[in-house]
Amino acid sequence: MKILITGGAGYVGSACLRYVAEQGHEVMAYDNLTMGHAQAVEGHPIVQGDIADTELLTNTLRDFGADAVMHFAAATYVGESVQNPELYYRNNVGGTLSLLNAMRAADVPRMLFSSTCAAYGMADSDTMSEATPLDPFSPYARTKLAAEWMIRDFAHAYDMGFTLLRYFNASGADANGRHGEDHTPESHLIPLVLQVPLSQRNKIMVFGEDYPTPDGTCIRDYVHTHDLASAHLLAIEATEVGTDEVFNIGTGIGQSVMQIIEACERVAGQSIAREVVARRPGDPPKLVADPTKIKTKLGWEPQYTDIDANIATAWAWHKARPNGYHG
Ligand SMILES: NC(=O)c1ccc[n+]([C@@H]2O[C@H](COP(=O)([O-])OP(=O)(O)OC[C@H]3O[C@@H](n4cnc5c(N)ncnc54)[C@H](O)[C@@H]3O)[C@@H](O)[C@H]2O)c1
Ligand SMILES: O=c1ccn([C@@H]2O[C@H](COP(=O)(O)OP(=O)(O)O[C@H]3O[C@H](CO)[C@H](O)[C@H](O)[C@H]3O)[C@@H](O)[C@H]2O)c(=O)[nH]1
Repeated sequence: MKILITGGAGYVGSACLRYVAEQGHEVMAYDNLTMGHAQAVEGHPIVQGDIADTELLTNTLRDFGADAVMHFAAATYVGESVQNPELYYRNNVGGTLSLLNAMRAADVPRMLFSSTCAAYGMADSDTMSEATPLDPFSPYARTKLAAEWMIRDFAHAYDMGFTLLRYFNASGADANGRHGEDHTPESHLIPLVLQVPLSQRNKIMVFGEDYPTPDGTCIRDYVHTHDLASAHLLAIEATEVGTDEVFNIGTGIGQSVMQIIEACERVAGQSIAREVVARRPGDPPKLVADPTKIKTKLGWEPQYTDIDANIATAWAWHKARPNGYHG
């Protein structure tokens, strides 16, 4: 299958691009490189372009002869989306509309969409299934949900098919050190904690310890990019014209901020200074997946269920490349 991967030079996109290529599919990245890195997909074709450029997207889809699209390109910072919703609606909703129009023009009917568990907002149960009520907390999450609705309406009206993948927290790095997380600025917990033993920061700020959780800090479900990639492969191969599916992707295991810091201490072999500060706006107390549906319908099983093994791949990546893709 020929798959065009928007945002394919990004953290999750590059891991998925490499994985599906290794499994025999023909891939092409399409990325404006605002956050991504061409080095992340070295050896694979990449078109540098913006998903807002419908004409370039249409021509790229046609020239490549794409059978399907994996759509990762988006702005992804919750805090930034509160300050600048215009950017998030333009990029995430407007960009997805542009992509859908390009797919129609080029007769490419199948899509995977990178959505987020944040579409669920606050959970009143211990874990979140696809039936959990949708109540997005931030403009970022609302743009992802708006894009989901747009994709669904296009598919039903114009004979397309799609699978929505609502990820929990992407984490980890390639076990062979070929790709990993390299965001500027970095906002995610694990790479920020690992900057302390790398002497790139003197402590980690803990955003609140007065949440209704056992140790008072937020709980998240950290799913390795390798496991996200295997889920994408299963999903794209199951997506046909007429498919209308949604899956949560997470391990089903929650880790609090303090537990992540303690795991990083075990992996790095040294203590890590922390300071508890005020809560970060938009943070739900707990986001943990119920992955039953993707396990039963697609036969998916995560390889990284041990948080220390997951963090060990990130630690190896950041130690080997303290400046990410720039050496
Ligand atoms: N990282 C997570 O924990 C997580 C969780 C849930 C959902 N997601 C979703 O997964 C996707 C990838 O996330 P990520 O963490 O890899 O982020 P990332 O920033 O590393 O990757 C996004 C990529 O898209 C590109 N891009 C952004 N806007 C673009 C545009 N207008 N045109 C072309 N390219 C553009 C960026 O250059 C980057 O390479 C996003 O859609 C995000 O919302 C991520
Ligand atoms: O320096 C930090 C950074 C993070 N945190 C805490 O660590 C947890 C995880 O924070 P991340 O920013 O790593 O991850 P989020 O759950 O906030 O973000 C995830 O979900 C978001 C939507 O909610 C986006 O999808 C984003 O891409 C994805 O990583 C949160 O409780 C956050 O408050 C800290 O305490 N200190």
